[in-house]
Amino acid sequence: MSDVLAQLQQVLEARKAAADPDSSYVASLHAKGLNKILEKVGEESVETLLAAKDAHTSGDNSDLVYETADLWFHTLVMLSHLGATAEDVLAELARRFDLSGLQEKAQREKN
Ligand SMILES: N=c1c2ncn([C@@H]3O[C@H](COP(=O)(O)OP(=O)(O)OP(=O)(O)O)[C@@H](O)[C@H]3O)c2ncn1[C@@H]1O[C@H](COP(=O)(O)O)[C@@H](O)[C@H]1O
Repeated sequence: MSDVLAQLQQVLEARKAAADPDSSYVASLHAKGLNKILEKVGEESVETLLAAKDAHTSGDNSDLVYETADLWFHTLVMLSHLGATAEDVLAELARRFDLSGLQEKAQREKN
């Protein structure tokens, strides 16, 4: 797993286990619960889509990268809240390395 993701994962798990919601944003999300976390993921998804449209027009990807980081971060908090990890997602992506997206779709449609 990338060092950045591994480090962030560690911090997220520590905050979930022990941090004070008054001093930790991650702990405050866990304290507010799944619906609040999902609301943030939805919000950050929309902000990422809007940033992608702007990037397409302007040719400047800086806001898109910033918003995608917010989206990734909030999806990691969502996974952590439910007991899953970034490592689980990376393992799923790794599993798909030798399978084209079109092959995978054809397999799904056969089943
Ligand atoms: N990567 C992040 C990160 N990215 C975004 N954010 C926060 O996510 C929020 C983004 O949402 P908004 O802009 O919608 O903020 P808002 O309007 O204040 O949010 P709401 O009131 O709507 O909930 C901001 O408060 C950002 O600071 C993050 N907060 C924390 N981290 C990482 O998580 C670690 C632990 O953070 P704490 O739990 O705060 O110590 C940090 O050291 C960082 O590594």
